Amino acid sequence: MTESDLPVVQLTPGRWGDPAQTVEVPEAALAALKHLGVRRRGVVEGKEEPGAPDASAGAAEPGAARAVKPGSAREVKPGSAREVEPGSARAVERLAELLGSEWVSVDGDVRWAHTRGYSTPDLLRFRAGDTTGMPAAVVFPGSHEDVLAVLAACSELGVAVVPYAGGTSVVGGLAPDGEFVAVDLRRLDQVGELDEISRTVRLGAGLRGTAAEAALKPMGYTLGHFPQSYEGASIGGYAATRSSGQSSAGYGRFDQMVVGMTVATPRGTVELGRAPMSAAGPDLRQLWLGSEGALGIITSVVVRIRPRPAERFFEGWRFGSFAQGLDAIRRLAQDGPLPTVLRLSDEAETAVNLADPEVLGGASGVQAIVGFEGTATAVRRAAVAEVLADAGGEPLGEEAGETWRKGRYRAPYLRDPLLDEGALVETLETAGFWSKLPELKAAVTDALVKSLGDQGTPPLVLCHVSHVYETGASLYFTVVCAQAEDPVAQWRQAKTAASTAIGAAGGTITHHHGVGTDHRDAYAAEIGPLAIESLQAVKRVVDPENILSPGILLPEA
Ligand SMILES: Cc1cc2nc3c(=O)[nH]c(=O)nc-3n(C[C@H](O)[C@H](O)[C@H](O)COP(=O)(O)OP(=O)(O)OC[C@H]3O[C@@H](n4cnc5c(N)ncnc54)[C@H](O)[C@@H]3O)c2cc1C
Repeated sequence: MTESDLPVVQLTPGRWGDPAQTVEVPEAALAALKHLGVRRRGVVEGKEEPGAPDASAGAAEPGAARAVKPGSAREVKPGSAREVEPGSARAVERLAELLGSEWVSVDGDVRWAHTRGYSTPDLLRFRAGDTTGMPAAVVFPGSHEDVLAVLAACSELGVAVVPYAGGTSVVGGLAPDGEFVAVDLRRLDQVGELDEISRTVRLGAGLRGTAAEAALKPMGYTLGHFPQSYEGASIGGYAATRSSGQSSAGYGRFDQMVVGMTVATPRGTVELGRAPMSAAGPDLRQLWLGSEGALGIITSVVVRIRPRPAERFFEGWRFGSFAQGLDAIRRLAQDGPLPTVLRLSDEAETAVNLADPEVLGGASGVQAIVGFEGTATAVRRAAVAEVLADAGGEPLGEEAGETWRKGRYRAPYLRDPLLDEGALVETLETAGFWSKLPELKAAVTDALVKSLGDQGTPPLVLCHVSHVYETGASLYFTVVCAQAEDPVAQWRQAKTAASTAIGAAGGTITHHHGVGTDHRDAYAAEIGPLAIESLQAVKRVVDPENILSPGILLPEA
């Protein structure tokens, strides 16, 4: 089974993944959680705490503190907890005239399903019935012209809009400051004509990643873009956040795949990408890629595609330490050859993720995953093996690689059951130059350990590298600890400490999750006031009434 065989599923709001699949926390993990002091909320030594929220209660009134029965999140009905404001009510009327009333919804369930995204704080707020970040209405435009009409009308009425693609943002990218209308792009799901000679195709912004692969498969092509949110995210979201998938070493980041795009703004259309490369001024595609809705709504992109791989081979390698493994993958990134997937776990992640310690031959150390797709994989494999062995690596064989490949989308499914168990689980990512990477990793780990330790919830911090470049790489951290009384505030404190450490150690605030509202201040500090003012100036031109995702990506001018 490959990615293009995965079904297009409707995610359950507030709970990750295909609702048809259930995941249970392994017994060994439950035992390990106890060492971190994790216990189900409201349970003291096997007894329910008096007055504790009933974890099996299911739907509750919005705003009321309650836990949601696993799998029941879909039933939560916040109804009209927040009445639609008069400004938005006028917009709803106008938008219904423009699109037809069936494409404009103020239904409580629909608005609730478009409330925030899938970060851990988002899931916790969802469980608590917190309606902040809930849109006043949701519109479903069916064409680029519809989007232009929506933006023009909202601009005239001064009503904020936020584009919604797959809804998998983990950085607060769907919850702007104040009242807003969500623009759900799911009807923009066209697969345009294939240019087989240039190997490009136009894809609608609302097309899900899984649907894009399913459409390209019979034509013999693939995008090769497989983020861990692949089951939920859409083409427009990939472009708007400069997403990076697990095969980035072979296929590149999503922003490297986009060769053209059509953008709707309140002032009209921007069409970019007349040629693959150009010296005609700055590359404005890069201005809209990563703009997270603040500069317009991308309605379609033209992407580079590749032939579906004839062969696939994944294997594991062992290194004595993370430092040794880092040196090995740097050699591949700098001098080649590069495999399609290149991933290195640190000691902690290797220990936790390997169900079978025998995979490492009973030895300690760290595991790397190396994957090859395409043709003549045996030749590339042999050349990569030579470099890795020379750097001190030992091959672990195909089973370790296949285990990772088959389980690559499973990890996020564990987060909700872990939250049910009373654990706080969240991830964060950064990137830096090779020379700074060890220092960056240590600084972020120390900051998380100190912040959460000081709060009485010592964490386990796991880290891996999964995106490499000639000059540096990304670092991806997973944090697990016991939930404190207010887990949202608990994580906010830890995340602030980690963000400060990233800034001080010379890393970027995000390698692929984007900025949203969560990283807005750190992003402003990272690029400086003049760069922020330059972006705000562009925003004023395309969005004079400041209706596009206010407060997302950019601070208000
Ligand atoms: C479990 C999990 C795993 C993840 N793994 C990865 C990973 O491996 N790699 C990775 O890169 N990311 C990952 N993410 C983050 C997220 O999936 C990506 O940011 C993804 O690109 C978002 O796509 P989406 O379609 O869900 O966008 P949405 O969440 O709908 O939108 C994201 C942002 O872009 C804006 N936006 C959406 N569509 C448009 C448009 N057409 N025009 C302009 N602005 C728009 C939105 O307003 C929002 O600010 C993960 C998230 C989760 C929950």
